[in-house]
Amino acid sequence: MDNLLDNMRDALDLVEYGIVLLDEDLRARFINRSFRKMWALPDYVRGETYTFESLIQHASQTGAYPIAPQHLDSYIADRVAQVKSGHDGPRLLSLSDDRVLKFECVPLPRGGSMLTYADQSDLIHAVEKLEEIIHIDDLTKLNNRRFLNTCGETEVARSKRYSHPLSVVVINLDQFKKIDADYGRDAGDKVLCAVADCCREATRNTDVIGRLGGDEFALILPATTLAAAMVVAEKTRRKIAAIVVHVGPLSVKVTASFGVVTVTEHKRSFEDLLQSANKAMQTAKSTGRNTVVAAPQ
Ligand SMILES: Nc1nc2c(ncn2[C@@H]2O[C@H](COP(=O)(O)OP(=O)(O)OP(=O)(O)O)[C@@H](O)[C@H]2O)c(=O)[nH]1
Repeated sequence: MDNLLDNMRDALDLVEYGIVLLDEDLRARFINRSFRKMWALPDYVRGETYTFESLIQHASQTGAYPIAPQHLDSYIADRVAQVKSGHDGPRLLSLSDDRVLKFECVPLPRGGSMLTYADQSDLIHAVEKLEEIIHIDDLTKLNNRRFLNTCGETEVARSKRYSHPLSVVVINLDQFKKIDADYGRDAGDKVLCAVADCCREATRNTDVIGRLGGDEFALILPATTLAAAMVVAEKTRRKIAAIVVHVGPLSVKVTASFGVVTVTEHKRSFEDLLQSANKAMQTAKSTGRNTVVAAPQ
């Protein structure tokens, strides 16, 4: 029997995912090799020395688990309560070094529980990369048109539901074709990246900014009235007009034309908003460029 138990322990040590067996008092009775490696525990540790609580403390002390010290106690209390209740998870634990572990606690029939920690980093990072490819513009690293469309429709629905204002700004660079032609496409790309930075700087975290394509950008501004959106657009216009991109001894400057629109009873979809903002932007082009025009309400 002892031999069998030892064999089982050795077998669990060979398993790729981390395993901890806890008794009813959440004391570790067994900790396998993968867990010790995952959480930088000394290799001689087999269990007994640790409680579930002290394992989390260890992870926090080594910096593996990114919990702010002031939140540690309440975090531990939460996790201990979950594990005590029997089932917990599956939940994803994001570690400081970018690893992502899938954690699960299952109760054991004779009392106590088993915790498993499966390293899902490759899978999660592959999904993140895929999301980036699908949603992020390669050049400027802003959201792309596909993401803007999805997010725009969600924001329109939210604004209708909660009767919150929502505004959209369309930005089109002025005579950008000439910049490409006069200074080369690389210079044009640098200008596009600088414009993206202006959009980032002029907006809040809750705003959604993106590149619609070519030399066209959009800002989705939740909880923002037309008047407030005009202020954001004007701020962005000034920032863009102040861009200077150096190409060898030459300095490249750029301006942009803006169309601003807000949700009304007649503009009920993100597509409607974009169309209306585009019309206003065209008016800005035809009245001299480098200016902000509001769409009629
Ligand atoms: N460098 C660079 N240029 C791009 C990119 N995508 C589109 N363009 C160029 O952007 C230019 C856009 O020009 P147009 O849409 O004709 O407009 P414009 O010259 O800005 O003129 P107005 O809009 O009337 O002021 C085209 O020459 C495209 O080739 C890109 O990713 N990088």
